[in-house]
Amino acid sequence: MPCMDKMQGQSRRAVILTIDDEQAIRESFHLYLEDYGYTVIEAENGRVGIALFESHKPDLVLVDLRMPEVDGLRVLEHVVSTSPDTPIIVVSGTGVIDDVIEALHLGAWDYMLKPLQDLSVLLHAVRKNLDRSRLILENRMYQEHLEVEVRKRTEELHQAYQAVQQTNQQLQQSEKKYRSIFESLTDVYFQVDLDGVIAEISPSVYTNIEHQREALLGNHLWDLFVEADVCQGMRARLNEVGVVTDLEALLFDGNGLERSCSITATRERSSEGGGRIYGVFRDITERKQAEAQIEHQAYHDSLTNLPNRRLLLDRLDLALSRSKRHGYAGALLLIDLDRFKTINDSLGHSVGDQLLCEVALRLANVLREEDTVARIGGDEFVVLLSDIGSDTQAAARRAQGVAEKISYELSLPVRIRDHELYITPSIGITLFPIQNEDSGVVLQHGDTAMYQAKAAGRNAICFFRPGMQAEADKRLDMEKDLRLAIARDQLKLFFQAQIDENGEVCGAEGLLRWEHPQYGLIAPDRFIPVAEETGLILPIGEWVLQTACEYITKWSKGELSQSLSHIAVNVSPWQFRQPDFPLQVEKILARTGTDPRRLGLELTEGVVIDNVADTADKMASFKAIGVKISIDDFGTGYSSLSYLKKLPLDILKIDRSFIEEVTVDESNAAIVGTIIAMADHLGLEVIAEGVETQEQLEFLYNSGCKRYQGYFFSKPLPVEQFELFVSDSIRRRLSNCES
Ligand SMILES: Nc1nc2c(ncn2[C@@H]2O[C@@H]3COP(=O)(O)O[C@H]4[C@@H](O)[C@H](n5cnc6c(=O)[nH]c(N)nc65)O[C@@H]4COP(=O)(O)O[C@H]3[C@H]2O)c(=O)[nH]1
Repeated sequence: MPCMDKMQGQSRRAVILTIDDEQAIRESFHLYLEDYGYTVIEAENGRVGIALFESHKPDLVLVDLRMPEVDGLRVLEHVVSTSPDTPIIVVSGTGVIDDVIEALHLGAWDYMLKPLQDLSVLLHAVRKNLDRSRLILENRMYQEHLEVEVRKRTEELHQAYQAVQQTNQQLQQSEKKYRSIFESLTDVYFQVDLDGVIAEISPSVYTNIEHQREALLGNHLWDLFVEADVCQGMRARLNEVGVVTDLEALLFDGNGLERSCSITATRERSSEGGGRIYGVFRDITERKQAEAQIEHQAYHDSLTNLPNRRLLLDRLDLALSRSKRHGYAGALLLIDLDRFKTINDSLGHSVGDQLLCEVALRLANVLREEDTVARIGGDEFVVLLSDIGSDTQAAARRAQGVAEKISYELSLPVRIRDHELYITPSIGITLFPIQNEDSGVVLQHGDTAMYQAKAAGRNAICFFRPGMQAEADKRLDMEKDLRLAIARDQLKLFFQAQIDENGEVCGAEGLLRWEHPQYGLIAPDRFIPVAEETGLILPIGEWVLQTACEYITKWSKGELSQSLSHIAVNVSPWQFRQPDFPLQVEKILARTGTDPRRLGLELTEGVVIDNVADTADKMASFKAIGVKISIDDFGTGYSSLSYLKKLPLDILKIDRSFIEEVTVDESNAAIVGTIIAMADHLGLEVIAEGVETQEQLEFLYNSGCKRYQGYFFSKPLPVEQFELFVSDSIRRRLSNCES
């Protein structure tokens, strides 16, 4: 950079080029200026002067105007054109003043007239012009520096401007984004001042609690709270700790209804003492309802909506501790519906369900509000009576009264669809507190008493006695033992003869017995219900069929063949309802080589009318192979004539209960007469069951019943005795024939 060279030149000795054709002048200038610290180079004419100017780049040029070859004006033109910042002083004689003027026009910085009387004039001119040159240089440098600075600043400003523009744009975008987030929030964002005045609230407040945002702005957030204490609590907490998290509160919705909301809020204090509260809330009404429903379902029976076992035990715990504390007595009533299973099995589950709902309704109507009625199993209801007296006697009387009322209400007929149903309850009652028993024990006592009521012949009310528990335990033991009965060969099939109108054995019914090693011979009425409850009836039923078929095959070959042409066995509803039951029977027949025409199956009325189509199909497949079907206990169930006509039946067995009274009760006699006539009309055989007396037999005989079974002829007998009984009767017949 020329400027910088020149500036640096100032700190070194300045170089002065003196161009003059007069040697004396050159030398005088040289000597004089060197004394003042300048370096002087000399040129004797303009040509040499230009060359030296080019080679040495002097800081100042002193040039004579009149010189041979190349004069001072040419030197001046060269210097001005190539280095306009180099000061050039023309030194001229007084006679060439016009040249001096021209030189100044061409760019000379100064002039001096020769002869110089005082060389200090020279020194002054040199210093002055060098200073000027330096100032010009400095000024230019300063200008240049200024321009650089301005350019730099301009650039910086430009960049700053662009940055601001960009920030503005980002701000706008972020504001837009914030707006759209704010407007599409599912939760409700709110901002209120410390008094609760709403400064901002998101539009989602409408979808959440049906308030218009605009209508809320400026109003108090606190006015939305349903519970003043919850609102106070939240404000106090915000004051104390500055935050509340997931606070559940009820808020009024736009229609004045209550909605459950979860609120999270923060209080922010400003330095000036003010502040704001901001936060979000969410409508959790549906979640709360779902939770309440789940909670309800966990504690209630889904069919009747009554409390379930869990809730009952909770309430019982509460009643127990209250009664222990205050000395009140309470009672627990366990209610089981007699013959409910028959109704359910025969008329279908939907009728069964409706019946249970009706029972629930009737129970609720009988009781006080503070009593609890619960359903704890299929047809098992429990009533909890708390605080019913301060002494056991009074409590027992109250409980008995309630039980009787329940018994009465439940035994009134129930009409469901086309059916008029009659049910009776077996009720077990236990009082509490007896000792320090817990709810589980109280329930168990009630259960035991209820089983006792059932055992007492159903439709009974029975109080718990301590000794009962042992009996209940025995029943449990029986269940355990029954599982092993087949494997341990404890099941036996007894046979009871069936007699024809000539008094001859014409068949038999196989009846199950259980030879228990501890309890002796157990009758089927005691263990068949247990087998049905536990599902053991299926393997047991199969065993009965298999065993009966084995005997049929055996007897079909010997002397008993004619007398025992038909052996019937009982079939449980559970067995019969298995889809492959006919196949199972066929397999057993094949396995044992039994003639199907010798086998009879006894079904209860319930089985027959439950799912008539399926029953008819199964019966038809039995009929096709010759197996006979009889309806057992006929007259006790819900059979109707129309069903009977549709089904391929063979035999009706009149229930023992009718036969029992047939000679003393006219209505029973009429029923038996009707059944016999009806069977005759339908082309069905009839057998009377439970014939015990000569009178009964005569009545039946005279009414047209041609087959009988009962103690009058023989009890059910073990196989050996039964075979002897039949052989004897054959022998007797033969001897009668002979005589
Ligand atoms: N008081 C009296 N009773 C008489 C007289 N004649 C017969 N009985 C009894 O009446 C019942 C007739 O059998 P059910 O009605 O099929 O009633 C049977 C039947 O429903 C069921 N059962 C018996 N064996 C089986 C079986 O192998 N499978 C199934 N599923 N149930 C069976 O147990 C019930 C009771 O059987 P059991 O105790 O053997 O009782 C038998 C029999 O001993 C009489 O003159 N007077």
